[in-house]
Parts: sequence; C-alpha cells; structure tokens
Amino acid sequence: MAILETRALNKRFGGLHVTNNVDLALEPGEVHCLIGPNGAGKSTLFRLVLGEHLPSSGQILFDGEDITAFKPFQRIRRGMSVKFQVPGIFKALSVRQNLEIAMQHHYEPAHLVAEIGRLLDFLKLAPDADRLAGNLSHGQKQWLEIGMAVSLKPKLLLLDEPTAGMSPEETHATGEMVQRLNADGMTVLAVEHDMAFVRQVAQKVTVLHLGQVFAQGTVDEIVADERVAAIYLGQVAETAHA
Ligand SMILES: Nc1ncnc2c1ncn2[C@@H]1O[C@H](COP(=O)(O)OP(=O)(O)OP(=O)(O)O)[C@@H](O)[C@H]1O
Repeated sequence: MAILETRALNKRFGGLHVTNNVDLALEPGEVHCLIGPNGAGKSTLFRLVLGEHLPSSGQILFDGEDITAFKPFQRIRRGMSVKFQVPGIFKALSVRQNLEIAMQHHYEPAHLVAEIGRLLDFLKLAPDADRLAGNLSHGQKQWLEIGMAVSLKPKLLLLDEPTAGMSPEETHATGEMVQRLNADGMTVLAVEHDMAFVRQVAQKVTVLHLGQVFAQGTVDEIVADERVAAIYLGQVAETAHA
C-alpha cells in the first residue's frame, strides 16, 4: 500500500488550472523527487499534500487514511513533516536550543540530551552546537532546519528545494543525509531543481508540466526521455551554463 497517494487531484486558482488530475503514489521507504519547469505546479502540489491548500477536487491518502480535508497540524500529527525553503529557525537561539524546542515535549529529559547529541552529529553541527543559529552558514541553516523536521522521526519528510543556494559539496552532504534517513525507513518527497541531487537520492522521479504528471520513472529513465529533455532538462542545462 502506498504511504502517500493523490487521486485525480485538482487545484484551480480562479481560471487557472494549476494542479490537473494528478495521480501520485509513494511507496513506503522511497525517495521521490518532483521536478519540472518553473510554474509547473510543484509548490502547489506540495502545499496540497501538506494541507496548506485544499484541492478543488480529488483525494489525498496518507498511510491508508483519507486526509483530504485535514488541517496541516492533523497531517503532522499523523507523521508528516516539512522543511520549507526559507528556514524557520530561531536565529537568536543556539543550534542546540533550536533542537531542544523541537524535541523537548517528545522525549524524556533523560533521553533528550543523547537524542540531541545524535542529531547534532548527523547534521554535522556538533562543533557548532553552541553558536547562534543566525550565525550559521546558509547550508548549515538548511541542515538545522532538516534536523528540526526529522527530530520527531516522521514517516514522510517533505523537502522544498532542500539544496537551493548550496555549494556542490553541501548539496552532496545533504544528499547523504537524505540517504541515511531513507536507510532508516523514512519516505521522502522532495521538490528539487538540482539534478545532481536528484541523481544521488531519487528512486523515483515525477516530472510535472502545466500542472499534470508529464513523465514518471527512475532517474535514468527520466534523463533518457527526450520529451522531458525538451520541456525541462534543456532549461536546466541552460541555467547551469548561464
Ligand atoms: N495562490 C495562488 N493564486 C493564484 N495563482 C497561483 C497561486 N499559487 C500558484 N499560482 C500559479 O500557479 C502556477 C504554478 O505555480 P507553482 O508555484 O505551484 O509552480 P512551481 O512548479 O512550484 O514553480 P517554481 O519552480 O517557479 O517554484 C503559476 O502559474 C502560479 O502563478
């Protein structure tokens, strides 16, 4: 059974049909990347899954339950977690304090310190634990945000362009984090433009175009698909060489 499924999902903003009959299924334990040209409807689909937008029609199922009408907090309570592009960290608090805030109500005090220590190591932030989050580099802020998103061990992690603005080294390290989370059983849905990252982590790729599922397959299948190259990958290559 799919852990996340959208069935004939539609979203209209006035006359604009932004999500058009989207059927998407994520198997438990899969890393699934959502790619597509600007304006393809990736962010809108992401927000529909999270419950920030309600669909005009169609259904969303999570872990076998129809969550179409659920509020975001109800989805989060059932095991979804999200990392947005703009970090929502507390800049005036230390890295450790940020993690404490995310985790303190969910762990016994006796276990909290050890859990935070493990997470700091995982995030490569142990040497920076007592620095103010606002003083971290861009990439480190993204990692802290990923840490806050995974601190409660969600079943499904939603990542919105997790490597935007990162160096190739930071992007690769982020990919390794996703791979480790996935090895521990976490399902991941990531909107991502960086094909190196997609190639590193994705077991399945969905290409959105004009609000519709345009192609779906493994990374190799997608990269070899001339139709995809025509609408999207050419654009990425141009951007990369700009
Ligand atoms: N709240 C809204 N009201 C009206 N139109 C919207 C709204 N949100 C998105 N749109 C429109 O829907 C279309 C798809 O937008 P969306 O942000 O989902 O695309 P995207 O694939 O995420 O693009 P990008 O890669 O540029 O972020 C765009 O034409 C956008 O202008």
